Amino acid sequence: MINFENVTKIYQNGTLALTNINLKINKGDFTFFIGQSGSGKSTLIKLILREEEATEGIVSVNGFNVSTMLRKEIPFFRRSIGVVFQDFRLLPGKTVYENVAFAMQVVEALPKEIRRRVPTVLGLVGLSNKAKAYPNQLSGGEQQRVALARALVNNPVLLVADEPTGNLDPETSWGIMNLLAEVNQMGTTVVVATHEKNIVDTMKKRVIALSKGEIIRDQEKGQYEDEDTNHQIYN
Ligand SMILES: Nc1ncnc2c1ncn2[C@@H]1O[C@H](COP(=O)(O)OP(=O)(O)OP(=O)(O)O)[C@@H](O)[C@H]1O
Repeated sequence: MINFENVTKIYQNGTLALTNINLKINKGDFTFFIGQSGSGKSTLIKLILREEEATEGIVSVNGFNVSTMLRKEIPFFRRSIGVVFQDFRLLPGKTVYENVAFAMQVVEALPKEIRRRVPTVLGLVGLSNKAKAYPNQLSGGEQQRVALARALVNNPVLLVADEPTGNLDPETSWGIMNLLAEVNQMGTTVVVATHEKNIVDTMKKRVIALSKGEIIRDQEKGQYEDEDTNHQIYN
């Protein structure tokens, strides 16, 4: 589903953000990216979404060669990917229903299909009773569930979340992570960048740890900290 071959990213100001990354994530996997602030997690995600371009190497995602993709091909590519951010990014002037429906309108789904699908997805994230509310009438956890519904409404093959629980309390964070796990069990490949030690340790998913732009650990059923050295090197 995701393949990085010898990928290096140097930003325009000369910052070396990722060095020689080799990475393979299979269809149906659930993977955490962890690492200190500045270690390169968001850059990795931006390369997956083609929000940034690799300086060297090959990035492929869902059968697309993201490195060589033309600008005009990007919107079509992104339709197959759902994205969730730390800061929700909802449209404040639209209701919950409209926020989710909008994602389908953008891809020119039929109105009938939108009327069928939006309530289903709102039900999945437990927000059927909030369809008419506006984002500022919701708690942070509810707003993130709307963002998740929006990310899922077009049935993405890949869901990418960059610190999706960064602004939420622990209990609410668990609600979001459990939803991500459910979505994964239904077949969607899930990638999550996070600082949540408890959640990573409990969920026992694949853990890819970054430090200074390099992968320093890649573990199936991994932990937040490296058990071999027991160093608390991540925050
Ligand atoms: N647009 C940019 N231009 C220049 N340098 C950048 C840019 N974005 C990120 N960087 C730098 O690239 C490195 C990796 O940053 P990145 O945001 O990927 O880290 P991160 O692990 O996601 O951090 P955090 O956990 O704080 O979000 C850092 O040194 C950062 O300062």
